[in-house]
Amino acid sequence: MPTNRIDAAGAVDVHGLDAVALEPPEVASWLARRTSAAGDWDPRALAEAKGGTRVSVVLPARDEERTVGRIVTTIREVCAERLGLVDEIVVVDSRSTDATARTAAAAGATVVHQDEVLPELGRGEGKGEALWKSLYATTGDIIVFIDADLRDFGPHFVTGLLGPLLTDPSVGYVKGFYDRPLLGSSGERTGSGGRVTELVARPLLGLHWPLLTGFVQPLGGEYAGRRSLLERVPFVSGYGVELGLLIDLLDAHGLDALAQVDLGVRTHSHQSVHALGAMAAQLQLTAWSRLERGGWLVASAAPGRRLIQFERTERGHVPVPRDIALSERPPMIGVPAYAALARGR
Ligand SMILES: O=c1ccn([C@@H]2O[C@H](COP(=O)(O)OP(=O)(O)O)[C@@H](O)[C@H]2O)c(=O)[nH]1
Ligand SMILES: O=C(O)[C@@H](COP(=O)(O)O)O[C@H]1O[C@H](CO)[C@@H](O)[C@H](O)[C@H]1O
Repeated sequence: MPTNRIDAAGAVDVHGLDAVALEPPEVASWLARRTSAAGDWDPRALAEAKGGTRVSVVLPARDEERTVGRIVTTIREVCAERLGLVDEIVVVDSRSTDATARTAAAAGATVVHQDEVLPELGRGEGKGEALWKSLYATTGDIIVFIDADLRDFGPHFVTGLLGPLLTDPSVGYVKGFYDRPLLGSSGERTGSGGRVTELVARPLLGLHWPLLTGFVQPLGGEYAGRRSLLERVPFVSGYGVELGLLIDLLDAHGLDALAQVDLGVRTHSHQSVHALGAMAAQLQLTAWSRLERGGWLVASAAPGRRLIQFERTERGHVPVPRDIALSERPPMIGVPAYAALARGR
């Protein structure tokens, strides 16, 4: 892990991050120890360090035909074929209605359909379901998760995330972080993205999980972890998965098992504010479930399952209900079919 500058005042300047303002104190020291940048990790040195460790890259994809092919091609040609850092690329087709599956396969990915993986366990919902099922559909000791809607993906996303995991056995989970410009309809930069991060996730972490406040992008969709950790935590359905994983991995392994890597800039397809409203509700339900599970919250009633939003029609504003109920999949290690598969590995 590269060292970071600490000036005379004790301020830790980690890639421009001033950690002195962070509380509690262990967050500042964590940030100094566990923050790096993609450029700190030499891909050829990583290939040496990789040895017999298998690496899978997973892309959860729902209707991403426009971007999934280029991302898969870049990972295959550079990270797998040229650098020898990636052993398999799996796209989880998450009920796409477009040519996502065909495009991903043509680019060289193995494509699995979300509802065809462990079908006997029923149909779960959303991104969290796609990621949980990817544990069954992959063979890597390390799994790298990359969103399939990225507009400016580069191989450094994968090499940067692998850096800490291939060189430090005490690191179990690595989150990417980046600048997140908001793109307008013609791809122009119109402001700051990460809207749910700034309006919901960061406040929740500041209020209830201050140890996680050093993560620059707690909801970022690019991250990597050791299978041995990921198979032993639950996966929240829908968009609660990133927040749930961060909280549960902190609880299970402590802050020092987690790390973050600066990947530069990330631009992606944006959802509507209404869709992000549902995402925000799912994050709040995820936080509620962890607060209740941890004994911080004693609920006298269960939270609601519906979000009412409004749309203007010729008849005026009409209420539009949206189901925001969350579920979660249990740790994959407890699934008999998975355990049998793991024995066979
Ligand atoms: O039910 C879903 C919803 C999303 N995704 C994928 O998860 C990633 C992140 O989702 P999205 O872009 O909708 O989230 P945002 O980045 O807008 O928060 C993308 O690759 C989506 O295609 C998925 O596989 N299944
Ligand atoms: O960070 C965020 O606020 C949201 C929305 O981002 P934008 O406001 O559309 O840039 O995007 C992230 O959150 C999702 C829920 O955790 C993740 O699944 C996405 O991968 C991530 O892009």
